[in-house]
Amino acid sequence: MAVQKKLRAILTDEGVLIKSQSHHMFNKHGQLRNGDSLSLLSCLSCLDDGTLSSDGGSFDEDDSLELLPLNTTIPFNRILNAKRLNIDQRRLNNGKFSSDPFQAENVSSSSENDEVENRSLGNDKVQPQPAASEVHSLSNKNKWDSKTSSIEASPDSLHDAIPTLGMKDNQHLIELTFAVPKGHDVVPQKLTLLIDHVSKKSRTNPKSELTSSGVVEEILEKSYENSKRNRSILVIINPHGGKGTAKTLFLTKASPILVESGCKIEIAYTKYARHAIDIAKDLDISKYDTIACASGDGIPYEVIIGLFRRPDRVDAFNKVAVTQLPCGSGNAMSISCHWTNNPSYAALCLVKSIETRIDLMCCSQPSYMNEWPRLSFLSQTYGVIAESDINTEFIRWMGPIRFNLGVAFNIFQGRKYPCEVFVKYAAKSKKELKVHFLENKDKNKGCLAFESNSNPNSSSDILSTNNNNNKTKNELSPNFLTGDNFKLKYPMTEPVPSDWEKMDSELTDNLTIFYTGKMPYIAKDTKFFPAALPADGTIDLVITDARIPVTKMTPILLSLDKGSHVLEPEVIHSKILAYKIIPKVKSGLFSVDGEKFPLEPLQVEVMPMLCKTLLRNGRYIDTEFESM
Ligand SMILES: Nc1ncnc2c1ncn2[C@@H]1O[C@H](COP(=O)(O)OP(=O)(O)OP(=O)(O)O)[C@@H](O)[C@H]1O
Repeated sequence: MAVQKKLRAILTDEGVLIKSQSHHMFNKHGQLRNGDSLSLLSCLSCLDDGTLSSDGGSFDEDDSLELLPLNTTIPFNRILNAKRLNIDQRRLNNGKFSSDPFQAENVSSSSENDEVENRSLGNDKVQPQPAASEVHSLSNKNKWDSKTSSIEASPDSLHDAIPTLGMKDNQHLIELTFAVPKGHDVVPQKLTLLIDHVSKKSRTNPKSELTSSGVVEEILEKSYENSKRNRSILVIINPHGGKGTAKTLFLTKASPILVESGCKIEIAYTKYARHAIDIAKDLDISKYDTIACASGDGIPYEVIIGLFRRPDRVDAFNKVAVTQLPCGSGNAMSISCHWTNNPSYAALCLVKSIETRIDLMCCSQPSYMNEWPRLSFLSQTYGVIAESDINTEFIRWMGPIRFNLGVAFNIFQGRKYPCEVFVKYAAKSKKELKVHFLENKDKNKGCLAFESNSNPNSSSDILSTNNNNNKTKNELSPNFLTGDNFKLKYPMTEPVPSDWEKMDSELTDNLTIFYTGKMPYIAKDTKFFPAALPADGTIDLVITDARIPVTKMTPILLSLDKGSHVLEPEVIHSKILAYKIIPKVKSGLFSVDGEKFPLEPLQVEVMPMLCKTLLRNGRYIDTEFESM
């Protein structure tokens, strides 16, 4: 089959612009027609990105891939990798070809990075998967080479290619890998392009030429602006997570995106409950910059606890980012941080994300505080929701709806959970809270900027030094942790400080919901903390009591998906720094990040910017709280 003549492209500020005349090349499912090479490209510029819609509902998708307009751009935020394809120019110009004139060469990531590694932990090895519908511009005789993640062109295709290509000095044959939507997911796709390079440099100085490696580097720099390339990831899979589908979800949906992006991956499977604590506690942290939990929210909770129990916890929290690939039943971390509940889109967000420090919360209760206080990244709750979260486990088969049913059942039964609550406020009234939110929402305090990291190991957190006492730039950053960051301000062993307020006992004796949290979503359709911010140094508090009539409680519960429940006058909504809650009931529990905690006094304080995680655009998902 003849090579397509029109696969030429140029770099623009937005991405790689295909200067092709071809259209109608793909069928509705994104598969090539007649070996044509451009797929879905026009959709990329207006790409639906798997982000939850603002109401937290289903994913958008655009399956209408026909009628591609001309001059489409592959945006940099979709580009996973670029490699130059070596052609011996002289031989090309002389019209002679070797039998193997093409060699894929990855400038950004060594070929060993293209393989998923399996060095320890007795884990599975994952081979890079060819993209679902691979595309190559030269010929359908070309073969996928899983070792180099490249496409090998057959000599025949070169005969076809060369007269067409007729490469000039400023033209470069580049294999581009980028993410395209397919059904509900996003999958890697490859395309070989002849790029006419007009770099910014050569625009001002037409004589300055870039090599092919330079072109690849320019593409990769723009594709990974503010993000770290070639992450070294430990993926922890809870094989029981998400009704037993976590492993399959990871391998089929997330892994291809990570592998094609040049990430180095090792996999550990949890073999028993709480195994992830031990894995994080005993990990060789020098080997990884990221721990990705292919699970629900239970595994990131355990990983954070495990890191905290290490003697070198300061180094561990400085080095490793903890993130989630949503493969469990409760994926609040991914929805809040990657803005999606879909593992393939979350993987794309992971590779494109901005490393950010987020606040954690430290929980103390008498039965464990002398041993290890517990860190919590998501929430603590007491009352109706705690009971519904934990005590509906026996109806797990119902899925997330079991939780809503449990809440409604307990509320309409008029159940109360008397307690005493002491609070250190940061913004007590709803008006003060709004001011706090508006002042802090754009500060991006915890964002850790990356310098251009052409060398995979040269990210600012590892190497970039300046002359100030030979400290790394990161060490000089206010975001660098020291032992002081782990010290409690308010140990539970001391009396409640005098500047904490005791909440009105009329309210707390009638309490139904006590809920504190740090992330906006606590479940897929539950935007419980719409004003939560990653690193504002506060915890969001929401309280309701049984004096609210059922007629008012119903609309409150029904607005949890939109997050507007916090606006209801009957609902208490504050920003706080710390609290102590003393339950007065005889039986019951706390739920911390979805885990069962004992019914004992609980004291919690915010631990500012303790945990490195990965946030899309350095922010939590937009909750639209501002315009509520
Ligand atoms: N091999 C295992 N056997 C038993 N329990 C396990 C195993 N691996 C992990 N677990 C436990 O499973 C729990 C839930 O993990 P995870 O959050 O990943 O799943 P999930 O599908 O979201 O479920 P849940 O809704 O219960 O949170 C954790 O408490 C963890 O300790």
